[in-house]
Amino acid sequence: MSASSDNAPTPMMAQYHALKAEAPDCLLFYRMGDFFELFFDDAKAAAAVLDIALTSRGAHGGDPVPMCGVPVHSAEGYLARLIKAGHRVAIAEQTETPAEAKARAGSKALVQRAIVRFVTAGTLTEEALLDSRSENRLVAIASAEGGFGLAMCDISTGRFELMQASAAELSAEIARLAPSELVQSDRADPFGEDAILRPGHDFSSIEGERRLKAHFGVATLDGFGSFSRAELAAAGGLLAYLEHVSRGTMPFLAPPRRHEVAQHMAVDAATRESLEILSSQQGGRVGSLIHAIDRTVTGAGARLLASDLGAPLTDLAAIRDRLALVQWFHADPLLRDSVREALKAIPDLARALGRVVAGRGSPRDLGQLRDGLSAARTLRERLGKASDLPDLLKQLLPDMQGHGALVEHLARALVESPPTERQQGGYIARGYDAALDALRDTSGNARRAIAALEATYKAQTGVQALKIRHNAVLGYFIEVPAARADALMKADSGFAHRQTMAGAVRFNSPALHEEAMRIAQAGTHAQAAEEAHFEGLCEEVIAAREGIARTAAAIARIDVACGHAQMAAEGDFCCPELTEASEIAIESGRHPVVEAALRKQGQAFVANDASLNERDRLWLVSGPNMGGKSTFLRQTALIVLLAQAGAFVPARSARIGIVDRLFSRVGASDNLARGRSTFMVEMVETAAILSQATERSFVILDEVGRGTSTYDGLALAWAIAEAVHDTNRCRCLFATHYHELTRLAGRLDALSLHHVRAREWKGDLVLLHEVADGPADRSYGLAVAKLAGVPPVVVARAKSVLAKLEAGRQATGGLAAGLDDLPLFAAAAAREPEARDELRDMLQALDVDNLSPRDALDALYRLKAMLDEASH
Ligand SMILES: Nc1ncnc2c1ncn2[C@@H]1O[C@H](COP(=O)(O)OP(=O)(O)OP(=O)(O)O)[C@@H](O)[C@H]1O
Repeated sequence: MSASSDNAPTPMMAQYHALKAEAPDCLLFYRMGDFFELFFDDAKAAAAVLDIALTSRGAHGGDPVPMCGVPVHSAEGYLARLIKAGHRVAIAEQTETPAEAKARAGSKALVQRAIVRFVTAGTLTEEALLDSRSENRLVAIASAEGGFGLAMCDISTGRFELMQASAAELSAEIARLAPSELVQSDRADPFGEDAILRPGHDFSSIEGERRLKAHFGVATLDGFGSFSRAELAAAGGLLAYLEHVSRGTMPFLAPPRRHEVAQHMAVDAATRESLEILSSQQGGRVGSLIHAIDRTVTGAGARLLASDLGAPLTDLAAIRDRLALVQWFHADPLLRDSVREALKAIPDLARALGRVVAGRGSPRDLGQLRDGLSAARTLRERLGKASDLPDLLKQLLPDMQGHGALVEHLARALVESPPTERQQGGYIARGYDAALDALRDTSGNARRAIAALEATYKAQTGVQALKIRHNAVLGYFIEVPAARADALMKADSGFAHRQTMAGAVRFNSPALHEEAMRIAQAGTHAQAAEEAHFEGLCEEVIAAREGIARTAAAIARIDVACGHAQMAAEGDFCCPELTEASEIAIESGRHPVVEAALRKQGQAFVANDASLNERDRLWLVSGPNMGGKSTFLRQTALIVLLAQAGAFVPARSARIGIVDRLFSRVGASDNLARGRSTFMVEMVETAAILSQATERSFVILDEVGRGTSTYDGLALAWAIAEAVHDTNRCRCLFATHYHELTRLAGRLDALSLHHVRAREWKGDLVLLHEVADGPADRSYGLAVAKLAGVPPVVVARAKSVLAKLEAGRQATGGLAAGLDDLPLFAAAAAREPEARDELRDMLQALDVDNLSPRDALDALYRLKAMLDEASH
C-alpha cells in the first residue's frame, strides 16, 4: 500500500478493496513481486496462524495498514497451515507484467491483478496440501420434495457421487462423508457451523441438470442413471461452487454415480466416534480400527479402505464378491507378495490425473501417469494368467488396460524422471522433437563456444585468473582480478567494462555477447516448444480421463483386497460367512486394536465367543470394572462392520446376519472423563437408537444410564433394556454395572445373562477377561480399587461401609425391591395416555358458555366415542 496522507484511497488500495469485495470470506493473497501480501484483518489473522511478523505499510484513512507477507516460492506450506486452521484463501495474481502496464497506461500505471483461484479445504489438489491416505471431500446439500440430496466429490481424484437421504438419515450420511467443506443454499438453515452458504438459485434441480449436462457435454443424463430432484439440486450447488472457486478451470469429475443409502449399513456419528473406526477418540489415526488393520501399500488403496470402512455394505452378493477376492489373495501368499510389491511401485494415478485436469499438473504428474498406467498393464497381464479368477477381479481387469497408445506417447515424449517445475524445461526427451533438439544443440554449441572463448581470452590477455561467469542480473560476463584489469580497460582492448567489484572487474565482449544471445534465444524457443508439447500431452491425458480413473479405481480395489488378505495372514483372521438370518455367531473373537496394543506389551488377548439369534438376541453383560466388557462389546461391533465391509475378521469363525444399522453408545461417565459428553448427550443418543433400531440392527450399549444418580440410572437402564427387547427387537449387547438388571432375565425371554470372569486369589483380584454364561456373582468394585492403588486404609473403610449397606439391602429387599411387581413393558407402553391427550385437547377446545344444548350433547357423544376407541 503506498502511503497516502489524505483520505482518498490510492489506486492500489482501490484495487485491493475491489478484489477483497469479490472474496469477503477469504484471506486475500495479493501478489506483489516475489511475495503474496495480506493486509488489514487478513494480515492479523494470517500472522497469528503462521507465526510471522505483522508489520504495517502506508496508511489508510490516517491509520497504518497492518500487513504481512509470504514468499511466493514457499506459499504452499503457508497455505496448508491456513487451510488447516479453517481459513479459505483467494489468490490475486498479477495478470500483466509491469512493462505491459507501462505500455498500456504510462509510467505510473498500476499492474492489473485478478483473483485466479480460491484455495479451500474441499478443493485442494496439491500433493503438499493433501494427505495421500485420506479422501478430501467436498459435499453440497440441497432439499427438494421433502427429502435431502447430497452431492459429494473429491476433486483430487475425480470421485463424484450423488445420494438421496431422508431427514432421519441425513446426519449419518454427513458423518459417513466427513466433508472437508460443506456447501449449502443460503436460503436453508445451516447444516453445520462451518457450512458455506451459497446463492439459493445455484441449488435448483433445473439448474443442477443444466450444469451437469453442460459439464459432461451430454444431451441427457440417462446414461449416468436417474437422479431425484434433490440430488440434481445438490449437484447444481456443487458444480456452481466448483466453478466459483476454480475460476474457469473446472477440476476433474468422473460422471456422477448414485450412492444408494439403503445399500449401506447406517452408522451415525456417535457410533463412528465410539467405535474409533477411522480415528481414535484422541483425534489421530493411531488407536483406530483402520490404523490396526490397514495393510494397503498405495495411497489410493488406503483411501478406498477408509471409504469401505465408512460405508459397510448390506448387499449379500456384493460383500461375498469382495470376500472372494480377499480369499483368493489369502490362499496364494506368493502371488499376494508379488502383487503387493508391484503395487508399491505404482504412483498415485488418481491424484496425478486430478491435478492435470484441474490445470495444475506438472511434468512429474505426466511421468507418474506414464509409469502408473504401464505398471497397471503389467499387473493386469500377470493377474490375467492366473486360474480361477474371482468374479470381482474379472470385472476389474479390463479396466486396467487400453492406455497403450497414451503410455507409448508419454514414454517417447518425456525424460525418465520429469521435474515438478515446468519453468526450467528439460522434461521433453531427446529424440522426440527434432526442432527442439536443434535448439538445444544451439545452446550446447554456444556454451562450448563460450568455454573456448575463456581459453582464448586467457591466452590473449595473459591473465590466467580470467573467468567467464554467469549470473541472473548480468548474464554472461568476463571477470578478472582488479589488479589485472588494466589491460582490459584500455579502449582498444576489445572488452567493454560492465561492473567494478571490490576485488574484481567485469567485462563484456562482442563475441561473448553474440554467443550469450544465441543461448538466450534458443532457450526461449526451446521453452516454448516444451510448453506446447506439455499442453498437448495434458490434453491427451484429459481426453482419456475416465479410463484412467477406472484404472486407478481397479488398482485401489486390488490393493485393499491384498491388504485384507495380508492382515488376515498376519493376524490370523478368518473369512466371515454372511447370511440373511438375524444372527451373530462368533467363535473366539478378538478386538484388533486392543490385541495389537497388548501384543506390544507381550501380553495375550483372551478370545471370546458371542452368539446372538432370534431366541437369544439381548445379552446383558456384567462383571468387574476393567474386566473387558467394553472390549467385548466393541470387538463384536467391529467384527460385524469389518465383515460387511468385505474384510476378514479377527475370530476363529464368524457367521453374521446382515446388519442394517449399527449403534454404539457409551455411558456418560466414561466420556465425561474425556470432557466430551454429558448425561444429556447420552440420553439424546439413546433416544435415537430407540427410535431407529430395527429387527435387523445391532446395538451395543455400554453402561448406559450410569451418568446419573443410582436410582435414575437403574430405572433408565431397565426401561431401555425392555424397550430394546420388546419394541426394537434388534440384536444387542448391553454391558451394565447394575446387578439388579439381572432380574430382567426372568421377564424377557430373548434376554440372557453373561459376565466377564474374575477371581480373587490370595486377596488380590485376577481379571480373566473371559465372557461366561450367567450373572456375575458379585461386583468386585473394592478389589478393583485396591488393584488401582487406593490406599489400604481407604479400602478397609469402604469394606465396612459396604458391609453396612449390604445388611440394609437384605433387610429392605435392596435397590430393586418391588421391581418384580412392575407390569410388563409392552403393557405399560400400550397404556400411554396418548388418546387421553386428544380427549383433553378436545375438552379444552370446547367453548362451554357458547354451546347450544344440542351441540353440547353432540360433543359429549364425540368424547365418549373417542374414549371407547382408545380403550380398545
Ligand atoms: N479379552 C481380553 N483379553 C485381554 N485383555 C483384555 C481383554 N479385554 C479387556 N482387556 C484389558 O482390560 C482392559 C479393560 O477392558 P475394558 O475397558 O473392556 O473393561 P470394562 O469391563 O469395560 O471396564 P469398565 O467397566 O471400567 O469400563 C483393556 O484395556 C485391556 O487391556
